[in-house]
Amino acid sequence: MADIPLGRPSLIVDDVHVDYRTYGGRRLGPRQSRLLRHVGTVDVVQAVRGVSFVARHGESIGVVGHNGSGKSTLMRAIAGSQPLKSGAIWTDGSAALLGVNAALMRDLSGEQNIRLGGLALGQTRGQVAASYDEVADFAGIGEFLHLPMRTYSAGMGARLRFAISSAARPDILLIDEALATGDAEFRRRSERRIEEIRAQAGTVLLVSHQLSHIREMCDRVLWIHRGELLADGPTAEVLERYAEVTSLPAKRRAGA
Ligand SMILES: Nc1ncnc2c1ncn2[C@@H]1O[C@H](COP(=O)(O)OP(=O)(O)OP(=O)(O)O)[C@@H](O)[C@H]1O
Repeated sequence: MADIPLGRPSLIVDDVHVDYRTYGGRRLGPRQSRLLRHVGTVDVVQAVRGVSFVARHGESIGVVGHNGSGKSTLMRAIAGSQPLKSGAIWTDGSAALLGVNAALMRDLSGEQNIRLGGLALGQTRGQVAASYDEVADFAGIGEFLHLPMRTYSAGMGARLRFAISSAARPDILLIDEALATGDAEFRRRSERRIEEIRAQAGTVLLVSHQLSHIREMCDRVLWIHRGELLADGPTAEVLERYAEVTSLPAKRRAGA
């Protein structure tokens, strides 16, 4: 990991709360169901609860936490695709979210998705055309580029998504587990691309359950637990505490 001097703040997350509302789906007792059968119920999931932190240009930050702790929700909120219940997020420049479910069109070819994806990330037609060959090369999926994305393996889809999102050279690149499906060679190239973005004073946030990726690529780690920011500090320090807790049996872990 290159030693890149940190610049001014690129991202400020201030006391952010995100709720989801889900409707219906609860099994009711016989008396209730007679009354409420067609009414349904509302459940509120408090996915992110009062998270605050500041990221700087040139910083690479890992985000860890158990399944369902709120990491992806926080990334979507930073990318602007998830409404906040309260709090505020400020970004200096553009933020692009590269997730396993990034919004590419399954029925369109990889080639068409490169063009659409670039436009969706705010590039002009000229910029999309200029970076087309670079994206195609980086994805490295050969002839498959001309076939619909639904014919791709998970790894091929991940390669194309990474190539599209990182070619747009966003100021803030949010990566949600997208590297997990690539092979070792692709991961090395992705790591180099991430370093390039940081070197151009971009900020990278990397959500991963693969602590080795975080250790290799990040100098700071946020630990999200049940929607709250439990720790924010140097990678080695936070991962040591996180590893201690994750190696405990689930019962003792409950209060972490
Ligand atoms: N669209 C949704 N509607 C309702 N609840 C949701 C929705 N998306 C996520 N949740 C809930 O919000 C909480 C946080 O989910 P989120 O996907 O952000 O966690 P995560 O830390 O990214 O999990 P994982 O590591 O498993 O990917 C969970 O309780 C999840 O069930």
